[in-house]
Amino acid sequence: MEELQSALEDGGLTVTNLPEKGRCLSTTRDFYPGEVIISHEPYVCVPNNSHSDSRCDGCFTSNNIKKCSGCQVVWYCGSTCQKLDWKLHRLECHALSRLDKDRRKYVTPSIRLIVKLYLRRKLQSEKSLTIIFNGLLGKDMSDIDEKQLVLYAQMSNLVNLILQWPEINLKEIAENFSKLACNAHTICDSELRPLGTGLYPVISIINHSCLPNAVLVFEGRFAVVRAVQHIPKGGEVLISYIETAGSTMTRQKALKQQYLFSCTCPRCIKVGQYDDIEESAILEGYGCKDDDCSGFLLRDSDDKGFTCQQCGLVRSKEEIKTIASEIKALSDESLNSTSCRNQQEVLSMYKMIEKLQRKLCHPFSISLMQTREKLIKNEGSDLKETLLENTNRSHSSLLGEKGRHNTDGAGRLDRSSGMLPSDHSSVSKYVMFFTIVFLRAQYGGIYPGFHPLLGLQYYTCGKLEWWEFYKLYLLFSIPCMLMLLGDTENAIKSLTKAVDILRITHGTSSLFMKELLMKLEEAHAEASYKLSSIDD
Ligand SMILES: C[S@@+](CC[C@H](N)C(=O)[O-])C[C@H]1O[C@@H](n2cnc3c(N)ncnc32)[C@H](O)[C@@H]1O
Repeated sequence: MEELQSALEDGGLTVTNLPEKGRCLSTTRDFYPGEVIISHEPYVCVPNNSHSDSRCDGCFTSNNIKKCSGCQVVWYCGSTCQKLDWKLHRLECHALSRLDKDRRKYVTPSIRLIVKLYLRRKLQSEKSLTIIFNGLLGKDMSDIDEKQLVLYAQMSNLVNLILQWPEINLKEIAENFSKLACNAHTICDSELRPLGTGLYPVISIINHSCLPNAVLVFEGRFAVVRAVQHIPKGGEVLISYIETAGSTMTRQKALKQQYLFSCTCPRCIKVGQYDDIEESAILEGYGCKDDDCSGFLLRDSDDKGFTCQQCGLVRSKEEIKTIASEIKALSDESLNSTSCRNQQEVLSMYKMIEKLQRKLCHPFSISLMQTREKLIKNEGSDLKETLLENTNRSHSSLLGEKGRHNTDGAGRLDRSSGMLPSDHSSVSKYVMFFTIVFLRAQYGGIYPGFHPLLGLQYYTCGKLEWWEFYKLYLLFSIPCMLMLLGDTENAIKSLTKAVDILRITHGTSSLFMKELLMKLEEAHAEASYKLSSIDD
């Protein structure tokens, strides 16, 4: 433990105790935006493997993976990852192989995480981390509801069957499941797509704020915490445990449910004040009857309707109730049917939900944005990939040699160069969706300061604006260069904003960031190429 404390102190950190929060990570020197505060390997981690999506236990890739021939549960991409993992997997492999085939189906990532935790502790390579894990806060078992307790009991039973250690009891295993629920982290890729779950005992000491001064991102399996604000010497390092785009009530509910505390951060203590009420009404409330008005609605004192705070128009409670119940029915249906219906049916359901939400919700409402994100994901996943891939390819070819890009005699881009996906008519729709999503993100401090989601939304927007440029380019050719310049400039603006944010949250050395910086450079080069073409 002393070893760890002195390592932390060398890095400008210390662990202190606060009566209302328990342990917290504080600084012994100043940290500035973009600076790495701490980075750690996981004590144990597992990919979020499922029937349809399996990943390598070492690097989390889903490419070219094969099942371990011993246990038939764990996947690897090759001998490098398998060898690196062998010291721990040797024990796990032996334990899992004892299970009969039917039971192996129930070995979920959470079960594996606990099994690996016990096995890692048995190896006892880092005693200090074990001590930290033992000291982590978890839910008091008496606070856990009955359904969850039954689930923990079943899961503990399976862990017990796998390990077959006489010295552990089911209660202790269940307590560890509850500790993991409060302390494990979802491992994500650079674009914040979840890949797995890991336990990082030192990083777990960091407490929560809805206005955090630091952010946790992952570089492979490494957890990296970077400052997103200046943290003065003696300040507490704070990250957000939850999605911060939510009303105070929603955030408090999520924190209470999973982490059992009431947040008293500067955003939460504003509860009940006018700006907090306005923020909640925008994020989770209703929109004005007048499509051209972007005012937010508040409940009337007689509880008969909701009045727009900008133009005074009133919406009746009945009308709101009717649309809300139509949305609920459709949402329930779409939830139950994603696995059994075909993609077109699910898609048209999301489209109907989006249409109704547009009628009901404020234009910046979270549920509306979530539906649009689902629509983009479902309708656009293939198309978006093609779009972005083609954007990369076409940009390199265009910039290969100034003035000698693939054009036909009329200056049009050569279609045979594979630049355009067949369905480019959908592009404007995606640009529009993303623009709205990113506008929402910009709105009044939902993602204040340097938030990775905001940076990523600017990045997507920039890529799509860049693509839009090519569509116009194809339609209008060289004489309209001036008009096209506008699109590249918009793309440059969005990509620059993405770089400004993501260099703070993600650093600049990852492949992801290098690609982004390269795209920005290419967009700049393209803009000056177009300017020089206009001059000519
Ligand atoms: C990941 S742990 C953080 C470290 C914890 N303080 C400890 O001593 O182990 C999460 C738990 O810390 C406490 N916590 C985190 N942030 C808090 C906050 N802003 N206010 C009060 N308690 C907080 C809650 O008990 C929560 O379940």
